[in-house]
Amino acid sequence: MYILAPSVLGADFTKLGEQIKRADQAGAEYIHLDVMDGEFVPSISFGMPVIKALRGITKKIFDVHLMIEQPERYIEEFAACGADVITVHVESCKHLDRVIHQIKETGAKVGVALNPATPIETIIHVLDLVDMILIMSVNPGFGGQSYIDYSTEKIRSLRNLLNERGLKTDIQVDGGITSDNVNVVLDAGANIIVSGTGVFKGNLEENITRFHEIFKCYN
Ligand SMILES: O=C(CO)[C@@H](O)[C@H](O)COP(=O)(O)O
Repeated sequence: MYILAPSVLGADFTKLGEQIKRADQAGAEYIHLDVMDGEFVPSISFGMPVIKALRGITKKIFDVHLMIEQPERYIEEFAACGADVITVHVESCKHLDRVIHQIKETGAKVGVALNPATPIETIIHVLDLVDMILIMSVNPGFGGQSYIDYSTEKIRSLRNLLNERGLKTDIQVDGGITSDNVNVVLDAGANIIVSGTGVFKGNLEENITRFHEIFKCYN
């Protein structure tokens, strides 16, 4: 199944609720919420109160990407705010296996993210414990960056590895993706596409429709 996850970092924050409602009505399957702490990544975005407030305006899947140090401090709180998927970075977890189980305990789905330069070998032992692997195709911290080309090979290798193990785990890709280059990551084996600029810049409804038209060729 192919899924579009608009990253609200690309939205106009003065109209955040309205833009999320529009993304919902235009058919986006997930809403991708980037939480940044100014430590793990250079920027600071938003946290629990904002997610909790937004939870009231849409029933779409809240896909919460924690770009924070020691995410184990906040897993239960993000789940209580309405996160349906909680993704932590392999680079920010000293005890990744423990954090994966901590997320499972809350009932949320588990995502594990890799920065561009982090090899997929770092997660081979936990592949069958997670619901989703997020391949970052930009250095995390900011929207509007360019897709890093070597991410494609990483996605392809990961999909091959999952296939070899008989796993249908979701591969999410995030950073520098628009409807102009999404084919590259879909061809490589990704099935959940995060896009900020590619959804919120220009006509939101038209952008979402364009992604879904492309997805139809893969379904
Ligand atoms: O997590 C991040 C950046 O750290 C992403 O979710 C970006 O927000 C995606 O934005 P675009 O590259 O699509 O503009």
